[in-house]
Amino acid sequence: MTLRPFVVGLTGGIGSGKSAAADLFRDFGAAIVDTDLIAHQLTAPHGAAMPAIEAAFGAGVVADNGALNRPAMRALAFEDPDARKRLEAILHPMIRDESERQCRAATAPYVILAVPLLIESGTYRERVARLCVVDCPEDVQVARVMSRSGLDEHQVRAIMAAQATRAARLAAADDVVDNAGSLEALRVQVARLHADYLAQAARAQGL
Ligand SMILES: CC(C)(COP(=O)(O)OP(=O)(O)OC[C@H]1O[C@@H](n2cnc3c(N)ncnc32)[C@H](O)[C@@H]1O)[C@@H](O)C(=O)NCCC(=O)NCCS
Ligand SMILES: Nc1ncnc2c1ncn2[C@@H]1O[C@H](COP(=O)(O)OP(=O)(O)OP(=O)(O)O)[C@@H](O)[C@H]1O
Repeated sequence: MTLRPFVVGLTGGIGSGKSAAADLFRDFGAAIVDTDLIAHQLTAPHGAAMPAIEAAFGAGVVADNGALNRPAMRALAFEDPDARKRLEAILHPMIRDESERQCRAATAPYVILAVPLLIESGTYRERVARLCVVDCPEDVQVARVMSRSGLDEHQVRAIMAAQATRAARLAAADDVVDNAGSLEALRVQVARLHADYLAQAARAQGL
């Protein structure tokens, strides 16, 4: 019998610090399955999702190298909910399958499954044993994303409007990481959770 890996879902709004937290969990020894990364691979030059995306949205969303034209698709997806739903209908089943495959293949003591839309897309909740939410005030999210990506405040808030509210995420959380402070404060919290998850994974697997 193969043991199912112990999977912890990691979510948070845009710019909350999911990637920063996931990097720390990785440093401590967890396996990371990152659905943002999978989405980028599916839409890389000639990625597996590109034929369906081009058929649905036309050549205007395809860059010269065959990758997704991300600024063009972003403008469509976050100004038009119907376009976003059509994009998600193409990508989400592929992301789900690939993330499931990676979770099963992981050999670390436990897996961190990082999913920006974990609360929003129902099926992930039942795949994770525990739900960890990275949280910070919305103004901090906006400031961090603006300085990371060059998006303006309107663009960042349009993306946030397509996501669950902060209150909904906190209500669904088993564990909350407060990332309003420094990266060192984040590291201390992740270290504590890592010890908890190791113990829970060992218990779940009867070790
Ligand atoms: C619209 C796209 C092309 C914009 O690309 P861009 O390079 O600007 O953003 P990137 O993919 O790096 O995502 C950055 C963040 O935006 C947020 N975000 C992305 N997609 C969505 C969505 N469908 N709904 C709400 N928020 C989203 C997440 O917080 C994510 O971490 C891209 O986000 C995309 O393909 N989205 C659909 C796939 C998806 O739902 N991905 C989320 C991971 S499951
Ligand atoms: N505690 C912190 N202090 C200062 N900067 C931070 C902190 N946490 C994260 N950042 C920075 O804020 C930005 C957003 O963080 P990160 O990319 O980890 O968020 P995310 O939740 O993964 O975002 P996205 O939803 O866009 O993928 C990054 O530039 C990151 O380096």
